[in-house]
Amino acid sequence: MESFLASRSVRSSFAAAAAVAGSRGCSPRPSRVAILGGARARPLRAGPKDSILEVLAQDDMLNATELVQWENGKSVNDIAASQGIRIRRHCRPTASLKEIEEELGAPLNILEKIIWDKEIEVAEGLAKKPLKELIEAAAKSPPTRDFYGALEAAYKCNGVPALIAEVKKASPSRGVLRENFNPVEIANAYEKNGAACLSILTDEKYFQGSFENLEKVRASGVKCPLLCKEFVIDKWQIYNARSKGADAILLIAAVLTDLDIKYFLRICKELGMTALIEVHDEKEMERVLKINGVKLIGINNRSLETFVVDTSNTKMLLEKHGDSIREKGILVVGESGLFTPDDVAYVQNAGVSAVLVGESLVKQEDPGRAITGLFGKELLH
Ligand SMILES: O=P(O)(O)OC[C@@H](O)[C@@H](O)c1c[nH]c2ccccc12
Repeated sequence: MESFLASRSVRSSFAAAAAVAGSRGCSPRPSRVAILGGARARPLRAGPKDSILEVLAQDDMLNATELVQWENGKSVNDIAASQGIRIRRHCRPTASLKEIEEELGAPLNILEKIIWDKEIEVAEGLAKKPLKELIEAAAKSPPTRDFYGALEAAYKCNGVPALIAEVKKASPSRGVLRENFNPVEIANAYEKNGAACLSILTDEKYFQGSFENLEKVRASGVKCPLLCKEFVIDKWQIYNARSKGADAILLIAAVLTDLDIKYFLRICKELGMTALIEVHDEKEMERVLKINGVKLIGINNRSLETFVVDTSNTKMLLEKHGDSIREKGILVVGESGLFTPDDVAYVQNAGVSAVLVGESLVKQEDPGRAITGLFGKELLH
């Protein structure tokens, strides 16, 4: 049985408060009574305005065993590690990098570095825009478009994997991919040339993306459903993405505990958003397949820890788990490192129904025409 303390959503939601209160720990602990009380007092569905405790309390995964474990006093990073998660959190959004490194050492890899920065960014975002404001803004934004449905329909229509085309200016592994970068022009070209959905990178520091790009693309009249490509560690980011027009959000299993994924899936459901759950290895795939409500899994061929790209990763994971994926009706997206019709055919034969492609499209003079080159044929809507 997994531990309730595994919840970094709890951790992340309380981290800012803990930091403000001067706590150095990663595990601020709301009282057990509060949670049980919430569970008893409100057995019905939580609305978007319910508090984190009330929402969590209604999760059917919460039971006495989990609470007991929660009170064991294990650190959240220990719990994450017990699920095979290597990325640690510093949980000190107001500390300096020096102080953080004194405590934890330098980040172990680029993904951990990104997440450490993200913890600070989210705390700053929260201070500027309280969650309540974002929940209200999200409720007012135009309804979501069906990301999953668009992929399914495009796959049926074209007989090749549906395309999620990525609006990506740069990456830590490849540097700047396109100097003259106009996100709206690229998005329109992708849509005109048969992309089923678009992925908009919003991380500024490492990918030179922005939420402004997401908003601009949404406002430009593009009809494709939009994925907000972020490093999500806190629900605040999901409401933020929705308020800026996202229809789907990426959840990376390498940085989120099982309970985080469950909780975030629940928020997505309430907001009408699709969650694309990204896995890279066997352990992550096993964890994600045990979670109810997962409909869309992305297999990243690129390790976010080492940047090594290997398309046989998709094949290997689907050989092992394809049957259970099909049984559950989960749609699989092949992600990263796809450049030629052969690459696309390779992951299609492995069992994917969609592909997520950035570099090979965005690097070409005409990213729209590049789609035909990538698939070896024109895509229709
Ligand atoms: O540019 P590529 O190799 O076609 O990859 C696109 C996409 O898969 C990649 O950008 C990506 C996949 N998962 C991520 C998580 C965070 C940032 C970026 C990514």
